[in-house]
Amino acid sequence: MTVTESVATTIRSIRAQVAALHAELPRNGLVVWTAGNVSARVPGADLLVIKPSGVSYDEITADNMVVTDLDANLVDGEMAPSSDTAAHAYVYKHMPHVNGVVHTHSTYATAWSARAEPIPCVLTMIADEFGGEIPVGPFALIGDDSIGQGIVTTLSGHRSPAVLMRNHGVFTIGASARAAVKAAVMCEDVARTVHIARQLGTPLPIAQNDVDSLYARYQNVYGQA
Ligand SMILES: O=C(CO)[C@@H](O)[C@@H](O)COP(=O)(O)O
Repeated sequence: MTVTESVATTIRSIRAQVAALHAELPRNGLVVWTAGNVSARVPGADLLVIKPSGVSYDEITADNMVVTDLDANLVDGEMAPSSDTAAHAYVYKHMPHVNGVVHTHSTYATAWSARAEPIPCVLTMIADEFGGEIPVGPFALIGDDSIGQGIVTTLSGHRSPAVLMRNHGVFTIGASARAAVKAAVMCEDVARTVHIARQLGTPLPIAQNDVDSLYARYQNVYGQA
């Protein structure tokens, strides 16, 4: 596939961004070994940039990032793309507002996925970032677009940028790859806190109108909005 010089320039920038974001996964305790990946959509092109499969995070560079089309076909790169490329590609193809996808097996959130139990909205931080419970998606084998179908089915029309894919782990989406990484970090944090709360007693739900208020504030006012 030939791309315009403008798209080629964009790809170079996204390669660097996605490579740098992979360092956030071990830094935030979200992965062991190579068990996680980050991708970004290439705006203006039906392409994505994703990590090469099985490469250690300290060996990931902008140059070894892999570019594929939205059918997960290799377009540019010396190495095989992530095992989850088809899942990421399916999300980009079917959720046009999504520009970043992350996958981890972070411990506490993955423990919730093993039980196929949604993380209830019992913390203001869950209301802020997820707008309600963090849902569970269906079990799906790895390698084709089955996981992607489960992500899209579960998250379409849902506030949450995170889904706990049953018996597997976390997938998050975002308006940018950085936003998807943030969702993965916050998903693991709240999964751990609610797990601990459950060990000490019964967490109390937050009233829906309060969830709505917290979500609206955080999504529209928080920080330097
Ligand atoms: O869950 C799995 C494999 O079962 C993958 O998501 C994980 O190992 C990461 O694979 P990649 O190194 O991105 O190919």
